[in-house]
Amino acid sequence: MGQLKNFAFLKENLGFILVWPLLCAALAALLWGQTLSTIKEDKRLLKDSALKDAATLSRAYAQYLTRTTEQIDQISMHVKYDWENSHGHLRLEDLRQRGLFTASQFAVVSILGRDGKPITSTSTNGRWQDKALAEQFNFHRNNNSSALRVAMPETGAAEEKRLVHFTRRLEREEDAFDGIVVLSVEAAYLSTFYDEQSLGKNGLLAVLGEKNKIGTSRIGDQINDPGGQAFISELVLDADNGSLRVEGSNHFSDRQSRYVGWQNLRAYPLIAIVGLSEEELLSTHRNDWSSTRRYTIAGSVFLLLFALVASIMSARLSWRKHQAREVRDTYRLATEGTDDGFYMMNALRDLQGQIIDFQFIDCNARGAEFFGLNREELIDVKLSSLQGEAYFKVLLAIYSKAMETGFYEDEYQLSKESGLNMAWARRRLVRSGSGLAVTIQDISVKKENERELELLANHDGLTGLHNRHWLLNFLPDAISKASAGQHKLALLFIDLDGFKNVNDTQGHAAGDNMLKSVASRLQSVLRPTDNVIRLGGDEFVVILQPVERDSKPARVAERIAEAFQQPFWWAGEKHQIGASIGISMFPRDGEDSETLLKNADIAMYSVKAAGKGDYDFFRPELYARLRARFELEQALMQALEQNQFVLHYQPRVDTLSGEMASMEALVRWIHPERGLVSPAEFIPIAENTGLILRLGDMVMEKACAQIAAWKAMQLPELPVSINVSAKQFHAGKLHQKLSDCLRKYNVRADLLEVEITESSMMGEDNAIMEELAAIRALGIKLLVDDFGTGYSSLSQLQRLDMDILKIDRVFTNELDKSAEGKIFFKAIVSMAHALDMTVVAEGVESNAQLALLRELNCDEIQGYFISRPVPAEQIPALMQKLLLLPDDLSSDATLLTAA
Ligand SMILES: Nc1nc2c(ncn2[C@@H]2O[C@H](COP(=O)(O)O[C@H]3[C@@H](O)[C@H](n4cnc5c(=O)[nH]c(N)nc54)O[C@@H]3COP(=O)(O)O)[C@@H](O)[C@H]2O)c(=O)[nH]1
Repeated sequence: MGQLKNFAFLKENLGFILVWPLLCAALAALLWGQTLSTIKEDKRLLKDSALKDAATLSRAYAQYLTRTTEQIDQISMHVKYDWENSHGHLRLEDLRQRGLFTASQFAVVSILGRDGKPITSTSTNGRWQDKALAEQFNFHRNNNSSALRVAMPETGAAEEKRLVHFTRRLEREEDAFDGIVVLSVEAAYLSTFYDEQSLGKNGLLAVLGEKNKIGTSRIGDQINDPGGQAFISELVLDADNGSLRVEGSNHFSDRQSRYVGWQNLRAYPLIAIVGLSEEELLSTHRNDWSSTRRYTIAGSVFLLLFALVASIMSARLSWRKHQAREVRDTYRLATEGTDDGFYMMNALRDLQGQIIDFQFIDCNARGAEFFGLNREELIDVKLSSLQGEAYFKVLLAIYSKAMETGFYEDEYQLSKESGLNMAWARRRLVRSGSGLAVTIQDISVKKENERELELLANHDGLTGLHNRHWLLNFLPDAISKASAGQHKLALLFIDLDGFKNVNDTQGHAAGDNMLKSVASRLQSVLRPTDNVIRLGGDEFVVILQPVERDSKPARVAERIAEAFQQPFWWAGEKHQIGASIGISMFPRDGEDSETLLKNADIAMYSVKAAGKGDYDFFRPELYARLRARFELEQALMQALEQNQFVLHYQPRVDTLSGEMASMEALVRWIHPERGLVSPAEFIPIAENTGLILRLGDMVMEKACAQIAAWKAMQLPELPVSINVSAKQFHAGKLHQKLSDCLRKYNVRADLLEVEITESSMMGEDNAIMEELAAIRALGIKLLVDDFGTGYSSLSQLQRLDMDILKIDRVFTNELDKSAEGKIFFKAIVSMAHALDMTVVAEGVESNAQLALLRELNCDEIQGYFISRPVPAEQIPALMQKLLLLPDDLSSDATLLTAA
C-alpha cells in the first residue's frame, strides 16, 4: 500500500523532479557546443593568421635576401670593372686588403680565366670544381649576359661548409668572354634572417635557387649546412608567392607540419621560404583551449551536481508538499464535520521579505461558508480582497505576529468589514511552513449567552439598573481611578421611606411598580455618567465621580429628596413615598468598597432615625449610635428570653358617663439597668428585627392571662385591647394564635380586642382581609388605631367590617386649636357612625377637649385626662371606681345620661 502511494507520488511529481536534470543536460550540451565551436573557430582563425604571417614573413625574408644579393651584386660589378680596366692584372688580394671583401660572409672571391682556372683569388681554398660553379661558368662563356647569377651548392662532404656562388661574366674588347668573377658566400649566411620571436623555436627558413634547388634551409637553431636538409621532399610552389599548410610527415625532416609562405625575388633567381610550426602555434593556444575545456568540464560537473541536488531537493520539496497536502486534506476532512472554519494560508512577501498579504490555499466547507463562499471560490483568494483596507491592516498585523511567534489565539468581536458572517469569533493561528493554519470558531451564541448571563449577573431584573454584584466589581476600580486621579468619590446610600408599607399593604405588584418608578426618577435627576445601582429591596446606591467638594453630593441628594416630594402615579392612583440618603466620601470615610458602603448605610440609618426624608453625610459618631442600636437589639432579644416585659393598661371610657369601657394593653420593658424603657424606643427595633412577632405573642399571652386573673379576682369583666403590628398580620395565622390563647386562659372572645394601625390593613391584600374576617369571626372586636395618619378611606373600613375607630391624638390635639380640626373630627365621627362604628378619641388631655368631644358625639375617649397607662395592679382600683372622669364631669355625665 505504502509502495503504491510512493509510486503514485513519483508519477505525480516526475515532471517537477526531472525538470532540473533535463534543464542542466540542455545547458551542458549548449555549453559544450559553444566550447567546441569556439575552439574550432579559434583554430580556423589561427590557421588563417598563420598563413598570413607565413606569407608576410616570406615577403620580409625576400626583401632581406634582395638587399643581401644587391650588395653582392654591386661588389661583383666593382670587381668586374676593376678587372676589365686592369687588362688582366687585377689582384683580388689587393682589393681585399683595400677592404672590399672584409665581410665575414664572403668565404672566397675569385676570378676564373677563360679556361675556367682561377687567375686571382682571396683564398687558395676556393671550390672551383663545384659542379654548380662549372655549370655557371659554361653559361657565362656561352651567353654574353652580364647579369649576376647564383649557383646553389651541391651537397658536399659532411664537414664542408656549403657555399652559394654568385657569378658575373667578365669581358674584353668587343664583349669577348674573359672569364667570370665568383663571390662564394656561406649558405648559412642567408639564413641569419631567422628570428625566434617571430618564427618560433621550430620555424623554417629556406632559400631556393633555380629549379627549386635548395640554397640553404634552417629549422630553428638547426642550420642544415652541412649535413642533411630540412626538407625530405620538394615543395610544389605553383606561384611566385603564396602560403599553404604543408603536412610535416611528407615534407620536413622533423615531421612537423607547417604553415609555409614563399616569395620569389624579382631581381634575382631566388625564392625565400618561411615556415611556422603548427605544433608550436597550437601549443600556445592549447593552454587556452584546455582551460576553456576545463571550465566547460567544471561547468558540466557543476550542472550535473546542481541537477542532482536540485532533483533531490525537488523530490524532497514535492514529498514535503505531498505530505503537507495529505495532512491538510486529512485535517480538512477531519474538520469537515465540525462547526469550526479551517484555513491554510500562505504568506505573500515583497522583495525585501516583508509580509504584504496572505492567500487562502485550502479551507474546509464551513470555513468558506463563513465568508459566504464555497470552498473552490475561496481558494487562491487574497486576504486583502475580503475586507476593507483599514481592517485588513489590523488583520495583517495579527497574522504577521503569528508568523513571527508561531502562535496566536484570541476572541474578538467582528465588524461588518471582516467579511465573516458572525458576531463573535475565536481564532487560533499556528505557523505551518511558509504560512498559517487558521481555525475560526463561531462563538456568537456563546458570547450572547455570556452577555445575557453578564446582564443577569450585573443588572437588576426589575428596574434594569446595575445590581449589587456589579457594584462590588465596579467600586474597587472606581476607587482606584479616584485614587490615581486624586479626586473624591461620593457614595449615596438611598433607602425608601414607607416602601414596606406599600409592599405590605398594596401588594408586591404595587411595590414592583414603585421600585421601577423610583429607578427612573433617580435616573432623571442624575447625569448619564452617574451610576445608579439597586442594591436590593428598597435600597439604591448612587456613585458620583469625580467629586471635588461635599457640596456636589449634597446638591444631588437634595435633588433626589425633592424628586421624592412629588407623588408617584400608577394605575391612576397617587402614591407617596420618601427617601432617606446617607453619603460617604472616598477617601475621607473609607478607602474600600465595603467601608464606604457600610458608612453610607450608617449615615442613611441616622437620617431614618432622625425622621426620614432627608440626607446626611457619614460622621464617625453615627457609628456609635448604630452600635447603641445594635446593643439594644441584643438586649431586646435577651429581654424576651428573660421575660423583662410587663403590660400597663390605659382605660378607655365612655365620653358622657366616664364609665370604663375597655383598657389598652401597652407593653413596657423593665430594663435591668435602665429601668422602664418606652415602647416608642424598642417597638420600631422589634419591628425591624422581626422580634415583634415574639413580642406580640408574649403581649397576647400576658393580656389573656391578666383577663383571666382579674376574672379570678372577681373583678368586673372588661375587655382588653392589644396592639398588633402589620408584621404579625403578614406572618399569618394570627386568628389561630388568638383563638389558642383565649382557649388556653379560658377567656371569652368579647373580652379581647385587637388594635391594628390604619396602614397595616391598607391595600387589596386578600390575606389581610381574610385574617381580619377570621379574627372577627372569633368574636374579637377590631379597632382601627391611629386613624387619620394613613391613607385608608372609610369605605375601605366598611369593607373590612371594623368595630371601633380610634382617631389619632394628633387630631384630638387640634380640636380646640382650630376650626378645621373640629370640622375634620366631626366629619370622621359622622361617617364612622354612619358605618356603625364606635369612635374613640385618643390622647385626650384636657377638659376642653372632652367638652368638644361630647359636643361632637364622640363615643369614647382615652388619654392622660382620664388615666395614664398603669400597671395591672392599679387596674382593680380603677375598676372599682366605675366612673373615671373627674368628679364634676362625671356628675355632668350622670346628668346628661339621666337627661
Ligand atoms: N405593637 C405593639 N405596639 C405597642 C404595644 N405597646 C405599646 N405599643 C405602641 O408603642 C407606642 C408607644 O406606646 P406608649 O409609650 O405606651 O404610649 C401610649 C400612651 O402612653 C400614649 N398616650 C395615651 N394617652 C396619651 C395622651 O393623652 N397624651 C400622650 N402624649 N400620649 C398618650 O399613646 C400611646 C398609645 O398609642 P396608640 O397605641 O396609638 O393608642 C404606641 O404607638 C403604641 O401603640 C404593644 O404591645 N404592641
